[in-house]
Amino acid sequence: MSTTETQSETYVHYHDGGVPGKRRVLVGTEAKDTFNALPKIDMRRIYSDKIEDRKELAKEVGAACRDVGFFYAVNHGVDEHLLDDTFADVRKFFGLLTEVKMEVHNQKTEKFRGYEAFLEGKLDPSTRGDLKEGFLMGEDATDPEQNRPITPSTSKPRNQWPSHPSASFFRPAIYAYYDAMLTFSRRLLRIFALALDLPEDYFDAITTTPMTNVRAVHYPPQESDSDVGIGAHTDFCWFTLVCQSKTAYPALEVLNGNGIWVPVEHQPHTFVVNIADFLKLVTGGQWMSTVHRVRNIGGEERYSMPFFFSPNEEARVSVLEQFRKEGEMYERFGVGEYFQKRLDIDRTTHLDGEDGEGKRARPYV
Ligand SMILES: O=C(O)CCC(=O)C(=O)O
Ligand SMILES: [Fe+2]
Repeated sequence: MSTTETQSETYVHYHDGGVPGKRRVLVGTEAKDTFNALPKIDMRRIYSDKIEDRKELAKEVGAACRDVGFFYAVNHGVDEHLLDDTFADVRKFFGLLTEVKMEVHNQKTEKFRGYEAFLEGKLDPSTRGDLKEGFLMGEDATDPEQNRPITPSTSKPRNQWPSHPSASFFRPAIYAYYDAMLTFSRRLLRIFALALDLPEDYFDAITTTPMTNVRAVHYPPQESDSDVGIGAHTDFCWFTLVCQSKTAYPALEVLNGNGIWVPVEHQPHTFVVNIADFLKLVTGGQWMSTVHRVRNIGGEERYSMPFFFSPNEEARVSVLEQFRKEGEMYERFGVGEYFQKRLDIDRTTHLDGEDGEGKRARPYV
């Protein structure tokens, strides 16, 4: 799966920025200086009222974003009981009857919100599809829980929620998690601003009603080595926070600069934070949007709950001043438009078949 060998070279294949890419596996004297583990960052200082503490945290965060693109956020302050309860409810949701889940099948909405069935996603065309089922929700002014003004551009519902009484627990459970993750993300974004030598509130104005998603995912244990839970990819947003359920064998893997997959062990109640394509873009590539995948080969059911964060849909952004090279022109782009462009790339590249003539597009954040 997703590895090819020529006479003397091995390549790892992935989707980067929505388009296929590959990386040569470098060993021995060819190996570069790269990471072999994810840094662990103690986030307690995010709540400090001393700017020096927050700046010190930002320094560590900035180094991780530059050198790895991934880090563990420990002591993040989000209620651990809430995380446990959400996992329990996510597990319960995926255990519901297929008809109950299929009522909100993601193909019924423009933004592919709702339920994604097994093997419908396919990030690695050499596989039969992603061995996972998922549920995606996100910013939607028509959901009263979000307490947002409805404007003409936001007046159409985006999310879908199951109506069967057996699923009534799910919506409030996901919203409790969504609210907590959104609050934490806003604080984290302020640390990112400091890490980029910007005023702490630099991104506040463009993140008043951010584009966000919670995706709840269930990965059954995979029996075949040629399967994959989610094919190798980079994320398509500003940054992602992942909570993963406990499995003895690590399932999430991150690709280092030598084309070696680095396992991301489960750490109780921590978030795995990763920088995604948009932040790579605005930092002129200084921050890494690192390729990752999931292979659930340890024989246990696995659940994860990524939270994806991007600025307001109507915000316009560009490469930050300090990352610009003299004489180069830098385009400003609309966050929503850029997002849509990525969805469109995915519509043509994440199809059921390598020839791009497949039956089904796979939306991807
Ligand atoms: O399940 C995980 O740990 C990661 C999922 C992921 O990479 C994604 O949904 O983009
Ligand atoms: Fe991802």
